[in-house]
Amino acid sequence: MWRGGSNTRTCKRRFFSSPTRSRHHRPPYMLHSRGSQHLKAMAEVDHLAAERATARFDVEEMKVAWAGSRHAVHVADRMARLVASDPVFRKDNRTMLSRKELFKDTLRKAAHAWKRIVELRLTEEEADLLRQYVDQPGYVDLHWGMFVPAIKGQGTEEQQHKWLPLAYKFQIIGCYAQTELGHGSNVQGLETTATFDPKTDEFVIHSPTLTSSKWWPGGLGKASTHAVVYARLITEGKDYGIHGFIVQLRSLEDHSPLPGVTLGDIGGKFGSGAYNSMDNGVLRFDHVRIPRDQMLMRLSQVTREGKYVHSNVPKQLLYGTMVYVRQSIVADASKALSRAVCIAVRYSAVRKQFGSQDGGPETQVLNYKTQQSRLFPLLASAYAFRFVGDWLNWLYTDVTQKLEAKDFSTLQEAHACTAGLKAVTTSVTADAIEECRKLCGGHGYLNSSGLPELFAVYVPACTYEGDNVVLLLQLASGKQPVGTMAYMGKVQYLMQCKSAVSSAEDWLNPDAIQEAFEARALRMAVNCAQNISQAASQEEAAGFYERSPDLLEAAVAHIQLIIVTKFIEKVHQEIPGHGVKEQLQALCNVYALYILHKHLGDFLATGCITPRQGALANEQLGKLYAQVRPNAVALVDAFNYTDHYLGSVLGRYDGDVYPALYEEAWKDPLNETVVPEGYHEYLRPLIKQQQLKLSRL
Ligand SMILES: CCCCCCCCCCCCCCCCCC(=O)SCCNC(=O)CCNC(=O)[C@H](O)C(C)(C)COP(=O)(O)OP(=O)(O)OC[C@H]1O[C@@H](n2cnc3c(N)ncnc32)[C@H](O)[C@@H]1OP(=O)(O)O
Ligand SMILES: Cc1cc2nc3c(=O)[nH]c(=O)nc-3n(C[C@H](O)[C@H](O)[C@H](O)COP(=O)(O)OP(=O)(O)OC[C@H]3O[C@@H](n4cnc5c(N)ncnc54)[C@H](O)[C@@H]3O)c2cc1C
Repeated sequence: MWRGGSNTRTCKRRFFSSPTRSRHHRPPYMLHSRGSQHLKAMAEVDHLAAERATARFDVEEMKVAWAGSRHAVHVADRMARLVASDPVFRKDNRTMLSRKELFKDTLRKAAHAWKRIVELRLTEEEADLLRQYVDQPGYVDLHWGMFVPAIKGQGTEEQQHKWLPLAYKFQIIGCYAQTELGHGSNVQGLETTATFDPKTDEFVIHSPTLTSSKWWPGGLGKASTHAVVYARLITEGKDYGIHGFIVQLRSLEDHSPLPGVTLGDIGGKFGSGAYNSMDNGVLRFDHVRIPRDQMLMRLSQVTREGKYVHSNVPKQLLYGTMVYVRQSIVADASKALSRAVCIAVRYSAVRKQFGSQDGGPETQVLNYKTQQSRLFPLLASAYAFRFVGDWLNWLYTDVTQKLEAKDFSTLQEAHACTAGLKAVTTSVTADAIEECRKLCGGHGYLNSSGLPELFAVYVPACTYEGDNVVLLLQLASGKQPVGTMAYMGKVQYLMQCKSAVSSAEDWLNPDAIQEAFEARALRMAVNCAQNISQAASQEEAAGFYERSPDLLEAAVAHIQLIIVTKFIEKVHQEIPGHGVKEQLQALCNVYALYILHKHLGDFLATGCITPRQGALANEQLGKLYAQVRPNAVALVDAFNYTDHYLGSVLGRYDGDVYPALYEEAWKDPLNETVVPEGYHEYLRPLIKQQQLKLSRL
């Protein structure tokens, strides 16, 4: 083991013999009739069958628990297969396309997806799923995900009536233009102006400085015809702050920018393929005029005379679109995390290293305790995020209904939960995808593993829709103990309670877990409050600024408590299917005890548990990993992902990894010729020069 790296001694050269000439650019064994028969025979074998046989629960019922209902499993299955079987939605060559080719491919896929949606008369639910399985970021994400919701949330009924049908039928394509070159997090600091001109009953949209250029909006660079633009509203000489305006950017005839509009793409982004399919854009206005009724007027209005009138609703509703998108980002976190975990679990069951020096079978890497202790908490987190995402979606729907009835009491709670959960779940998921890459060893670094692209696509989620640190600080500034903060009402008890855990098994009691997490979150919050008041004898804001690193940690503790609580609540529900509830119970315990182990310092420093109780939690965690082990492959099968959606040779359902890896390598454009381009210009002269030098010696 101490030799490190892979086990070279037992590794046998199977397929690799370097071809001297590439015939049809196919792998050498494919050119051989025996080779292709061999491949066919191997493809029929389920290399993971033995793993699937050890599962102690009903996988079909777990699929229902994961998806939320039998109907959801059925619809997702149909849409995933529809996409997987359509050659237009092919994506295995994505990382080899140039930026231009990739963008065109995205336009093609989006148009084809729309065609299929119309032809098949898909419902909204089906259409959303179809787009998800197409699995390529593009302008449609912003059109449906932000442009339409912004008009719905901030437009009057009349405005909705005018604009939404156009957007629903793709007669216009919209994006969400908020962020500027100089300001993203500080929305109140945006510089674009919308000045009302009472003479013409128009707003004049203008970019007064370089830093006021809109910068980042997805879909803006090349595709959108319209945008919801956020700008400072100025009327009667007064600045009324940030408001939303619908602005046409491009001609509906030939797509050219309208007069006064300068726009383009902001350039290549992190990773090959990945988010480069998206045309994030730059936009400047030179005194562009729009009719007054293109200001989104649900929250406030400007009259014909130029009077500013604010409706009797909280101004924070302006941020409603961001709340909506943040809750959907939490749901997406479990999808991205479960994809990475599915790849890593299946591959870890296939991959063997060490364990035999005499030609006998080697050990599946999934059997190494270190592999389990890195991988199973991620598996548990995928399930945890799935359930907290469902709950957040419920909360969002509930708040929306209340807002419609003019009840604004839960708005702050919705903001805090969406901001905090978005921050924690995206940060954990981004790190976890990278961990899954490492868990797959060298092959995880290949594009064909799917993991590099998944990481590159996912990691900006830590920044877009609110930088995670900025969002956690928002949560930390919340004041009232309502909803998920209600446990703070038990302050006297939670400040002095002591954990009763005296054996490893005691940590299986959900009440013991819940109490420890509540006490830790509350004590960290109280400590912060005390430190803030000590740090700032005169002003609270100064203390907040001074202690903000501690506040971040307290905010994370609060969010982890919510995730644990929602998982425990889920497991308390009626869950049908042989062994399903037991598996979820085990995963819930893995999630909670893993967090406890990882943040042991918090639990000890706040005196919520003793060092011995911390050690017992870790002991129990080891036992839980052993319980998860025989079920691991079946637990990722329950995500019900097609090989197309997973997009990974390592995560194939049949586990037939090696022929797939081998075949994939030959598809690389570098292998199109045996002798590479550049050989005659650079390699041959170099070699010849050296040969000449040597011959002179
Ligand atoms: C392998 C292939 C895989 C393929 C996958 C394919 C799928 C890929 C799909 C990709 C799609 C990606 C889409 C990406 C979209 C990104 C779009 C953006 O980023 S858009 C741009 C996103 N940009 C951002 O996210 C910017 C982040 N910045 C902000 O959100 C804000 O400026 C702020 C919150 C930080 C500060 O706010 P500010 O007003 O300056 O200052 P104060 O602090 O003084 O707050 C005042 C009061 O308001 C309250 N309140 C605040 N917010 C909310 C709220 N939402 N609600 C309710 N209330 C809220 C607050 O509590 C306070 O209340 P109180 O105490 O007075 O009672
Ligand atoms: C892929 C991608 C897609 C995007 N799509 C869109 C879109 O469609 N529409 C749109 O309008 N925008 C979009 N954005 C912009 C995005 O919303 C912003 O980048 C995001 O809100 C972060 O703002 P920022 O870039 O100004 O970061 P900054 O605020 O400049 O952050 C820089 C650093 O400063 C720190 N920081 C900032 N403020 C504070 C504070 N108060 N306290 C402590 N630390 C702080 C941050 O933590 C970070 O470390 C997109 C961005 C990306 C990356």
